[in-house]
Amino acid sequence: MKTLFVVNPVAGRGKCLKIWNNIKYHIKFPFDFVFTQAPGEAAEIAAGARNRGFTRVVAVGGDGTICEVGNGLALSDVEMGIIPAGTGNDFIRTIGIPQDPKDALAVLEQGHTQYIDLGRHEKGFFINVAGVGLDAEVARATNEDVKFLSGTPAYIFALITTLIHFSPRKAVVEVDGKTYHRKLWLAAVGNASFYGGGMMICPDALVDDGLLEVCLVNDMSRLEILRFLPRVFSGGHKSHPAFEVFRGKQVKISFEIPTAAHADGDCIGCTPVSFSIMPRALKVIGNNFTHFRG
Ligand SMILES: Nc1ncnc2c1ncn2[C@@H]1O[C@H](COP(=O)(O)OP(=O)(O)OP(=O)(O)O)[C@@H](O)[C@H]1O
Repeated sequence: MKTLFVVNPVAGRGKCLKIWNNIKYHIKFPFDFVFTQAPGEAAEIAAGARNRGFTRVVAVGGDGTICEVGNGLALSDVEMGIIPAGTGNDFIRTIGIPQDPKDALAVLEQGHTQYIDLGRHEKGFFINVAGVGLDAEVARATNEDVKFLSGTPAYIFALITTLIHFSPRKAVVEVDGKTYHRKLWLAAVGNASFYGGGMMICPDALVDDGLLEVCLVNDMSRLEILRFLPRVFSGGHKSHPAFEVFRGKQVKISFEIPTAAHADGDCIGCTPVSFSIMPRALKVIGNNFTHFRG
């Protein structure tokens, strides 16, 4: 097996480089490695690795790096491994990879591989969750407007400022041809369950069921939203009356005014947007794929 590690030195706010410099001495099989130099490059490197005869590409970084490597390997037989070294590290929660990098390295040797689904949007694939509305506006604000803060404070600042000007909007959500008219804070479309550093927004999404889980957060007061959000970490929001779930293969979402959309936390433009599922699109090394809830 020929293995390439793709290391994003800036992931985890630079923590990734320290993790790599430590972990590389514990790797007991032959490998090559490469550092990414710019956003988006991990996808090109992973795609190139396919042509250079690598049979395994390991993403060393966070969910952004994993998503890029996944895009580069999609629809091939090259396996993707993961050493978590990002900020949120959400995807590994779904496939049972431990947060500790040395334990994750052991999974590369002892875990098993499985084909998983990928979500698809107009510009590529997503591995975790895409969506429209409040969460996408918060992601956009965090990336573009809140440059003077980083980490959780940046996210909280962006959330509070977004909550001031964002309000629930009339939306039309179409799932496999059935149309739902709603007034929404957000619509999340999950291939997997987690985003935002452990928020289980799509609690019952499974990465190998050939379906997207569409979770709608319907109109409620701002105060109730602030009460609702912490419950998303435990999945306790499932029973909230404003929370609604559908499953399907094709999803179209439009809002009455153009509203930001994201895929795996990266902005992908504004509504209207379409998502679909690409079954068994990526071969991944993990521990316990479908039923792990970290
Ligand atoms: N050399 C580089 N310079 C700047 N940005 C880079 C470089 N290499 C990769 N990137 C970008 O860094 C971004 C962040 O990486 P990643 O998502 O892996 O880490 P994170 O944000 O800390 O973790 P998480 O997404 O799990 O919270 C990615 O969107 C990627 O495109």
